[in-house]
Amino acid sequence: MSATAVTEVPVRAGGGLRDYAVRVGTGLIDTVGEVARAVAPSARRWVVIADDTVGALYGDRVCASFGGADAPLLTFPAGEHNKTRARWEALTDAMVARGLGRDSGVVALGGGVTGDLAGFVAATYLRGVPVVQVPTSIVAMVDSAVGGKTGVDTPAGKNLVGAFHPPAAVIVDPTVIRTLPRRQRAEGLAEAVKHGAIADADYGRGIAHRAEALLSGEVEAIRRMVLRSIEVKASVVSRDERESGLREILNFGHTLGHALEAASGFGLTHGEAVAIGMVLEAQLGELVGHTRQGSAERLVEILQAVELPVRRPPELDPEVVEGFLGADKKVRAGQWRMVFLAELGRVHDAGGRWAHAVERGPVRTVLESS
Ligand SMILES: NC(=O)c1ccc[n+]([C@@H]2O[C@H](COP(=O)([O-])OP(=O)(O)OC[C@H]3O[C@@H](n4cnc5c(N)ncnc54)[C@H](O)[C@@H]3O)[C@@H](O)[C@H]2O)c1
Ligand SMILES: O=C(O)C(=O)C[C@@H](O)[C@H](O)[C@H](O)COP(=O)(O)O
Ligand SMILES: [Zn+2]
Repeated sequence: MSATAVTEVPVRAGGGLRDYAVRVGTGLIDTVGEVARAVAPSARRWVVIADDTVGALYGDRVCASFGGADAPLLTFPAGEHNKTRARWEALTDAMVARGLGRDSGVVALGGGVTGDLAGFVAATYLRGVPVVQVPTSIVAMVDSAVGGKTGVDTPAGKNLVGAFHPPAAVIVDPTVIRTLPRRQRAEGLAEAVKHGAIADADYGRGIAHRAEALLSGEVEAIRRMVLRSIEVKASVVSRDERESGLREILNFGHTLGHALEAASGFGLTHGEAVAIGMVLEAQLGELVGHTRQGSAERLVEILQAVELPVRRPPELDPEVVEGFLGADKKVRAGQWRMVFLAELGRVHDAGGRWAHAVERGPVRTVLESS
């Protein structure tokens, strides 16, 4: 398919020195090589990293977009349990074996797992080479491809080893969502609902109104949603790329969400865990007085409309879930901290502080009552 109209969203990175653009348009998957060369001219050799599912679907097209130049496909087995130091080691070893130097670049072609893993490979290979993010899942399009967070999980928790490594460009072709399974479409909508919850209540409610179009992968509905989410995310990361404060709001739902995801052994997808995490954190906010009463119920209505879970699975013991909270990156001096909504569409901000200390008692209460 040939490329149609392209919309560009600018993102500021690293004090404005490495700004980049997110390009959104149908057919852009066939332009990856051309764009990669233009945004990172120092990279003369490229590797395309994908999981085996996405590699089989789109690897040939992306490699071909380099116009016959050597741009091999490196794959790893699909799934969150492969976002590990072991896969990072295998991929960087494969690059060394091919003799790739500092004049090389990485294309991260896939969902959030690939974006995080391949992004971390790029961040660390020979101390850093350019990465172009080509997201193929909704999670990756609305969220993970933008903002430069890369990394891998460890047995102790999510994303515990990583680096900030902003991409040289992000290329979003919404037509690839046609091959994404419905469950993965739904989980991606959780991050879009999060953007509505923290910044734009009408956008959040609109996702519920367009649920069937989004869940069935209608390209124009996906394109519009992806654009609005990227605007929200870009506006936050452009002001606080390294998460010294404001960026913490993008972690709404993730303190408990990441703990649930890890406690489930990744039986819950990231988006499913974040959906439950957002509801629990909204209930907690109501309990401790940061969040307007009824906000959690509004969130439940939206999340259920897009087929997402809203309760802790009973087999996930609250004590086991709490065991992962100590590994959250917002912890300071052993104190759990979370982002709370003031109401749907707005976060609770106490004088420029976005993550707030929370005691163990109320956390246990909401975990047990969900
Ligand atoms: N860095 C960030 O800012 C950030 C933000 C949000 C999420 N994340 C991370 O993203 C990950 C979750 O992302 P995800 O849900 O995309 O996971 P994923 O990459 O595992 O993709 C989910 C599944 O969909 C498949 N898939 C992807 N695109 C496809 C397509 N177009 N057609 C068919 N199948 C396709 C994959 O092979 C995989 O099996 C988590 O590890 C989460 O921590 C990171
Ligand atoms: O971009 C961010 O900042 C986010 O918090 C986005 C989250 O959706 C994403 O899951 C992120 O990977 C979480 O980061 P972490 O710092 O909590 O590991
Ligand atoms: Zn997330």
